[in-house]
Amino acid sequence: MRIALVAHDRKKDDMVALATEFAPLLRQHTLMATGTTGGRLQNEVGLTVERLLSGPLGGDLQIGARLSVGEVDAVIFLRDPMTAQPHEPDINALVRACDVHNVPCATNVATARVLLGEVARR
Ligand SMILES: O=C(CO)COP(=O)(O)O
Repeated sequence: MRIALVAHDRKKDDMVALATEFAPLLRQHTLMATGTTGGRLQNEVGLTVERLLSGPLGGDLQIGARLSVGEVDAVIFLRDPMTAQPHEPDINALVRACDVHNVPCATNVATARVLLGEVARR
């Protein structure tokens, strides 16, 4: 599967912990991530990740565009609901694209675990 991984700054530690836990599974799939998230996943977890632009510079939109043409199968997007983001429209566009195209999108760690559990079953 092609899995996109995105985390806001205050959720990046959670993403690293999640990815570390699921690293053997994630290594079997094609991963992409927004810039800063991807850098941490490469450096701290050792995953091979295609790094797109940072979220505020258009990374969410890149993932949304790929998803819209069938190039992304699942999204783990650990959003920070407590912090205003300058690129809120981009964030909403990505989540909307998931809903438009019926692509699973986990926006918190609990749902990400369910999603990755399902990925592991396939
Ligand atoms: O802002 C983001 C998602 O909206 C994440 O981008 P970075 O991974 O580059 O921090």
